[in-house]
Amino acid sequence: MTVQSAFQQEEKRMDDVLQHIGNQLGAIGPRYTGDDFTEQMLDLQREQRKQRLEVALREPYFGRLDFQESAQAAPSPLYIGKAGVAHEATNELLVIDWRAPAASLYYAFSGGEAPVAYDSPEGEIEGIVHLKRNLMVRQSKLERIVDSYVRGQADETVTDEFLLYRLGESKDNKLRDIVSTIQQEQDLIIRMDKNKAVFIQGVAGSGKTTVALHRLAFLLYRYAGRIRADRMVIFAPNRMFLDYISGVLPELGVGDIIGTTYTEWALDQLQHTVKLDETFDAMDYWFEQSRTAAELEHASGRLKGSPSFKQAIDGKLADMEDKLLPAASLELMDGFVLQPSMMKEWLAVDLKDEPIMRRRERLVSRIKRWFESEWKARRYTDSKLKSKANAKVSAYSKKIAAFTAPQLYTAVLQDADAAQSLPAKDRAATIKRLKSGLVQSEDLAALVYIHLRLNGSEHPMYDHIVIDEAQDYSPLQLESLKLRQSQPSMTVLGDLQQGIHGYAGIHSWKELTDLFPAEDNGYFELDRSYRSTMEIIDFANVVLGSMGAGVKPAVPVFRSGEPVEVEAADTEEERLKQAVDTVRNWQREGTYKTIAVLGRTANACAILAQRLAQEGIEASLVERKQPAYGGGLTVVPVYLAKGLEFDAVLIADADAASYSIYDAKLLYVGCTRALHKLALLHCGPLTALL
Ligand SMILES: Nc1ncnc2c1ncn2[C@@H]1O[C@H](COP(=O)(O)OP(=O)(O)OP(=O)(O)O)[C@@H](O)[C@H]1O
Repeated sequence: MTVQSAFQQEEKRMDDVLQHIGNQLGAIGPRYTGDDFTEQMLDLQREQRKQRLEVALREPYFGRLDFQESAQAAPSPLYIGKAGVAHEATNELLVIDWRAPAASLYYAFSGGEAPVAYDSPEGEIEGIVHLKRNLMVRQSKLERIVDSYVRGQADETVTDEFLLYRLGESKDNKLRDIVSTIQQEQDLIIRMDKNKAVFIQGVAGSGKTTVALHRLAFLLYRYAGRIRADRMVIFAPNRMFLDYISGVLPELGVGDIIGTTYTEWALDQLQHTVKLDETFDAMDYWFEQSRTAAELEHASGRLKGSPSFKQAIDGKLADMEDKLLPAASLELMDGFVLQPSMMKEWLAVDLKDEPIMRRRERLVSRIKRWFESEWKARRYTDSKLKSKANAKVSAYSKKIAAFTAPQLYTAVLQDADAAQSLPAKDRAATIKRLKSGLVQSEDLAALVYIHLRLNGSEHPMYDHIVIDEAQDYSPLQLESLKLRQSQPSMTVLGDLQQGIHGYAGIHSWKELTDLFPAEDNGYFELDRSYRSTMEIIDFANVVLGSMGAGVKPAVPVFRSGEPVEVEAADTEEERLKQAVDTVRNWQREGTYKTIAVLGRTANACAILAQRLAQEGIEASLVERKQPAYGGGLTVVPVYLAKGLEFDAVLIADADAASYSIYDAKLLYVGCTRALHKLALLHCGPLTALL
């Protein structure tokens, strides 16, 4: 068949499918506005279906796989889309959902004539692939078809043409879904079982964030009815990043998943009983000037998040638990006595799975109940005697140890033996702050961990937790999150090579993977980078090389672009002028939707933004705590650009003074934000990292 007639056939089929989708949308009635709960639930389901159909109407499918099951005489085409669509009368599947078992073949198939198989609820299904076709659809219109595999043709491997086409496009200010081009190594992670802690170490641009979001959509499909979106949570580094990724899940038909930062979440868990000390800003301290490796190693955040610090906390919690059992008996009258041995039994048997303070509360009410029933059993009637005895019960109960999280944390910090790794001055300063109800973000993990161990949470357990940029998390932060799950179900992703918050985060994945039993653990590495051109990745790999042994270079997809430009300026004035000229030229070219000028510090960015404004160039300056980033031209401190991406990036101060040998990770982050174009300027010697 010629390409032309194949295209026409596909167009015809698509028109037919669109007709069905349109019919189904038309059949959904108006919204229910009454008070009946069942009707409200049905309305919600209809609304969700409507949203799925609307997505399908724009782009009903993106792929076709002709698969011949072993028992079949001929292949059948499977059309794969973001949402499954069935024929309204016959129920025949017109489009299968990308998350369905059969669709996994589409992603896993890498060519060759040998039989392939996929796992289905009915067992393994084996067969032969005849055709893998990509269909490019925009606004319900078929624009292009690309056959990446045709059985019997000379080239037996699946080609990357469609992927390269997608990667070459310009991006706007939001991350988008990749269902049509998910790669085999990514699909494997997306489809992992739910009850695992899946760790992903991936180079910059390898699709970690994207994969994690697709995994959430997959889990909701695979475990439908058993897990809920509103019991899933994504931890991201800041609000701006949450806004940046906010488009992906709705596009995949998923709503209601909670997005938060660890700090926000922790303050919430602590019911805002403590406040962040605004006079200290970790970013200011660590990024507004160069810090050394030694400073990093001894940072108090590292120590406060370490397993040995957790041990100190656990020790104090255990002491406290011991104190739950009063040493003395409760003597009410002659022969009317509650012995500690009895309470010990209650604590050991009935109350043993409760959080510590709940056990205390339950113990106190149990003592009261014991008193009431004994009083009755003994047929006492003297009310004066009863109120006297009651007072004794209350006084006795009050003596049973009770602690809040800040109190117990203070006790840990006061105990030089327990918190030995933490220097005395840090301990004293933390205790002082706690007295006025203030904390730094590095204290939050300990406080939440203690709080949850003491009180539990009144909210339901999480069905799944995603932690993005997890290299910036401490073991204790993960321990605190584990307390909100009955069994581990997490996707934890990051890149140690981008670990710019090493003053608080991990230096090796083992620090986190060790927190889970080996059988609950999955560890994956993603080495292929999809974001940037080969030229940019090769350039960024030079920076990586300067990090010393053990780093893994990113492997580019074969997408060639323009060379990376490095320009020197003789004076600061000239450097600013070159920055303005570069941006102006890029804007004139008109090919880039998003451009970023990256400065090493907030201060450097303010100067750049001011200069651009003076030259009549409109740019938005990104600052900490910014809720969103709007696309277009942005000036942003390099440490805030982590996780984001831009068509073109200008690193405006790549000189030795701005990027010392300790700043390799920062520069690596900066270089790897660019999709298509990267340029660097420097005044004075170029950074030694290059
Ligand atoms: N299979 C794919 N098909 C098309 N595009 C992809 C694919 N995988 C990743 N990408 C694109 O690569 C870019 C990087 O993805 P993403 O931001 O998820 O990577 P990351 O590993 O989290 O990056 P970083 O660590 O640098 O923040 C995005 O534009 C994403 O759409």
